[in-house]
Amino acid sequence: MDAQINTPAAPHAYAADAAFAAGEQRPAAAPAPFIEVRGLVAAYEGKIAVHGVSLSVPAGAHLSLLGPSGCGKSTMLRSIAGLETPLEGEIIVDGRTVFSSARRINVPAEKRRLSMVFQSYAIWPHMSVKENVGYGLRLQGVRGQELHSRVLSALDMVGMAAYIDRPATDLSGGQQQRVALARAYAFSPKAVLLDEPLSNLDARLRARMRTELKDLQNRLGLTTIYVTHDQEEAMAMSDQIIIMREGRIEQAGRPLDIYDTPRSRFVADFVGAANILEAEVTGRDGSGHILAQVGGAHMRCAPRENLPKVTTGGRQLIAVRTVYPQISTPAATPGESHLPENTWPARIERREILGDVIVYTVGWPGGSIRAHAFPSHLLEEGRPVTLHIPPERAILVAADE
Ligand SMILES: Nc1ncnc2c1ncn2[C@@H]1O[C@H](COP(=O)(O)OP(=O)(O)OP(=O)(O)O)[C@@H](O)[C@H]1O
Repeated sequence: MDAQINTPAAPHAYAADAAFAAGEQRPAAAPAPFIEVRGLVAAYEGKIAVHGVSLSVPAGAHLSLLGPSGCGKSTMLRSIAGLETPLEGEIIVDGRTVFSSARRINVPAEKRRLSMVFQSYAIWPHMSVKENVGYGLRLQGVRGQELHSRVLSALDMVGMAAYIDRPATDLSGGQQQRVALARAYAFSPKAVLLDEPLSNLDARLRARMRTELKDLQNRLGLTTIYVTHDQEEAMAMSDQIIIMREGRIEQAGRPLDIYDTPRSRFVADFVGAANILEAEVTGRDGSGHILAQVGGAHMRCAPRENLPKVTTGGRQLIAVRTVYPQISTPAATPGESHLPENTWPARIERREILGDVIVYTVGWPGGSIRAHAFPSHLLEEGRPVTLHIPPERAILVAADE
């Protein structure tokens, strides 16, 4: 019986309007930025941590800064919050310049009307939940009934109103994190800046909290910047992602556009799982497709925007997400001359059953490639199959410097 072993997903068009880091193409009617950062340079003891980064976040949007440890995400966030003083650049919040090196403006953190939530929660153990949530409001002079009702309403938002009089020490990790969020919301901030707020929670709770947090941000319509090194969290939480690397922006865009169209090997590896194929470019066809030789396989790659520079005869990397190679039976016959484009005879070399997904390693004329499949279609190792890689899933990426 013929069978398609894994289902191809529908292609996502590359959206030029997705990216909104400075220098990216922006649609004509882009919403006005609520937070804007221009040319931010920050350093610690003379060592540059952020190299002239610009970004803008429209009102009500959720942006994630994603990248490996030490890439400068927290420094960006802390600079926007006013907890670090950059060397250069401008930061504008809701039309007001809160930092400008050129104009010597540096509005203190507490006057920026931005709330920040930290990984460590910063909950004081000697205080009750009410005192923790109301602490900042008290510093602002809020007292009495107004203090009580603002604390209560913030706790209500995170489902913790019943805990108002509990000592903070009675709370679980997830509850402490909710209290930290309530404290951030109690200020009625213009935007919330979250620095790895869920990383101290176990995996299950983290997944639940990220759904809750996203719902809450949407309900409140708050502009959010979310720092994380967890790609799943960034994809789930945000409508825009900026991937940072060594203090610079590597790529910016909507989560699925970044997933489907990584521009570099770094992004292909950091977000999702990808096969990276080494190829030699052999030319272009009439429709602009790039023709490449991968081992013993001829391959066509669909053209797209922002292609890295390709020259005939040049070496090139091609990223193929592990979810996109299509395996089917019956097997194509080696030497068959009328196979559809990007289709080859192949063989299951290995299978790993991971529960939700099966990862097949498939031998094909181009070498070996990993392909995800549903557990409902088990193929034994050694089984001849047909492999198809849709040209729009063969993404030319820049090599890492
Ligand atoms: N207080 C500090 N003193 C000296 N160097 C620092 C300080 N904070 C950060 N750095 C350095 O600045 C660079 C960027 O750090 P930053 O904390 O912004 O990165 P990050 O991407 O948020 O990393 P992480 O996920 O580990 O927090 C790193 O090289 C880091 O070592």
